[in-house]
Amino acid sequence: MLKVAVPNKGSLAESAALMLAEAGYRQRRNAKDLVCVDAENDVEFFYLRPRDIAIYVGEGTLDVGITGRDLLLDSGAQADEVMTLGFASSTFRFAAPEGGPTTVEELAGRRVATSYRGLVRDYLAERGIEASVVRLDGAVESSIRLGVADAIADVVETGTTLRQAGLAVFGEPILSSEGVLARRRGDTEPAGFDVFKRRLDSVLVARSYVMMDYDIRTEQVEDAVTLTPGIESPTVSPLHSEGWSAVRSMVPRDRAQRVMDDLYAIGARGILVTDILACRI
Ligand SMILES: Nc1ncnc2c1ncn2[C@@H]1O[C@H](COP(=O)(O)OP(=O)(O)OP(=O)(O)O)[C@@H](O)[C@H]1O
Ligand SMILES: O=P(O)(O)OC[C@H]1O[C@H](OP(=O)(O)OP(=O)(O)O)[C@H](O)[C@@H]1O
Ligand SMILES: [Mg+2]
Repeated sequence: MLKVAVPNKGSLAESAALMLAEAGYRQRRNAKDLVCVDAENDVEFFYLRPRDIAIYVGEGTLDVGITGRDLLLDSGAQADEVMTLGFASSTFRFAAPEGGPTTVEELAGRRVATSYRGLVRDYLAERGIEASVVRLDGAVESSIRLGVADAIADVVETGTTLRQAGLAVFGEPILSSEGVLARRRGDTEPAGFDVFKRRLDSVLVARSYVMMDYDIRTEQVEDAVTLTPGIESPTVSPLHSEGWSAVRSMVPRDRAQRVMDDLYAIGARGILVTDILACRI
């Protein structure tokens, strides 16, 4: 049975569970459950703290895990990212109050509070900057006001938390992060991994594409399919009315409205868009 680590709480948990459910896997019914066996699909899910997931995967006690890139790199575990999952996107950045450091170099000799000690140490060491890193569990934004640090390094999504704490980012982003699937470094692929990964890949495709159907005069089909090339090739079939064809093609969801306008402009009619519930590409 493939053993999969899933975040049990925090920003990754809900999106991870939703993605697994969309991929057809059984998920726990109760938020207190620690394990969920999906015997039909030969997969066992272990609900763990997001920060611990890379450790289990790196040690090889679990086959794969869903975690954040920032957590994975911070852990130093022997595990690698094998695919991005399209949720929990954020950046990891330095921030300070007015009058505080405004460049990474100015961190020399100062205190930097963070929940990601490994990431910050590596980043500073690579640049030869000697600063003391204060490891906190969370609410890192309060650490400066409370006198234990001069700057912070933390996850930034909208920037609201920083603003509310009177802090501003400085320097380049240390990292761009998002939810990822992680696997043990150098290991041979565990049995069932290819099917599991393909199912998650398929969820991403089903979410990011729509199915588009339209009718168009046959002499316009070539122009139309350049607007809707699909992933492999569009399906073109004759309509009952002579001189007309029906075209069916997958279109990126975020371009669908624009493509419909362009198709309409070249004479396409009966343009219909439907969601893709599931797929294998
Ligand atoms: N506001 C946010 N927006 C997007 N991703 C976030 C946000 N906060 C944390 N993350 C991401 O979630 C992962 C951290 O998971 P974790 O559950 O430890 O943190 P959390 O969501 O802050 O939960 P907690 O309530 O325990 O602080 C990291 O990959 C991080 O980049
Ligand atoms: O840029 P924003 O949209 O404001 O999001 C970023 C904030 O979200 C997370 O905090 P969380 O609520 O998880 O609290 P924590 O600091 O205790 O982890 C993260 O640690 C930042 O503080
Ligand atoms: Mg947090």
